[in-house]
Amino acid sequence: MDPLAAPVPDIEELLDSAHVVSLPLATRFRGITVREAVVFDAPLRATEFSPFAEYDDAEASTWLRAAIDFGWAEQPAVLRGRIPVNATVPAVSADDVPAILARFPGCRTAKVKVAEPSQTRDDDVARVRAVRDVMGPEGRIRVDANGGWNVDEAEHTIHELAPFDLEYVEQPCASVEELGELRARIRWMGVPIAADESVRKAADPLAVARAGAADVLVVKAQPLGGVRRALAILEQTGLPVVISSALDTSVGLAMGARLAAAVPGLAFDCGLGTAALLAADVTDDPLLPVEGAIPVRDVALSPELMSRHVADAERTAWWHERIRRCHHLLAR
Ligand SMILES: O=C(O)CCC(=O)C1=CC=C[C@@H](O)[C@@H]1C(=O)O
Ligand SMILES: [Mg+2]
Repeated sequence: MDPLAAPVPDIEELLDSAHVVSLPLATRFRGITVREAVVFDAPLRATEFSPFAEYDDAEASTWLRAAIDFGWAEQPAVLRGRIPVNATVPAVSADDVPAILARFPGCRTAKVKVAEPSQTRDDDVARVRAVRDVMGPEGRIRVDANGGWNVDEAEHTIHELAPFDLEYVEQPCASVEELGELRARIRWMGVPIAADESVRKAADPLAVARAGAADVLVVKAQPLGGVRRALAILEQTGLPVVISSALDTSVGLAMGARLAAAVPGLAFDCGLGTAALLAADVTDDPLLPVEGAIPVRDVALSPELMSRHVADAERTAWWHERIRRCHHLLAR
């Protein structure tokens, strides 16, 4: 029996407490303009299940485990009440950068998306330059390629971006082997490598650390099965971590903040400011960044907002079926 596995509630209880919402984004992100999510009015606190639509059931069931853990189980003690967060800059044109950054008041760090398939290296350089112009020399800039480069492209592009002073490069290449090779090649540039997909989509989330292929781990609560499981995993690595989200509603962000609050020695600003990229949320009091941080607290669901943004019947049925299948995998 896994001591970190919260008892799985009955499917009826789960579906009775589920609200499927479809939230408009303020700006296109990851190719989507609407974020679908399920929020549950669970016994201990509101919780969220929001794997992206393309994830298969095996992967999504880990996200459901996280939702259940947060809503139905006691959570670890918190070590801090506010979590410093980064601004998240989607792959927008350089002209749009100031308006994006303005949504993240007080954030001293920005994460900039790069390697968007439809764009060029010049687009990336222009976007990062625009971020540096707004943030000034003191700002911290990290970039996230979502595994979009091969080793040569990564080496070349990081070399071009290095003058903008990068805090780290997140998932420059897709595989652990490529990350390891790149890390050896660019060591002289002094730009650290962070692993994201190599943690959250891997069968073994610590394999990338053991391979010596990353300097920093990006850790998300939902894909690792919840706050308590993520904490147990990251206790086994000596690497610094960045707690991030997946464009969650404020409910999922509360889960991420709870994880970040329990991590000893949090060295980096966290990717939990993304409520600022939503044009609507499920609470009247969203976890928006204020003075560069979000608070660690539970979120009260707004029945009015959930009904205003309720997903249509077809999408609701799709999510209910997905929950049933994932529940079946967990209850086995
Ligand atoms: O880390 C952040 O600043 C925000 C979260 C974020 O960038 C992501 C959210 C959701 C899906 C991912 O493609 C993406 C990421 O790769 O980190
Ligand atoms: Mg990432």
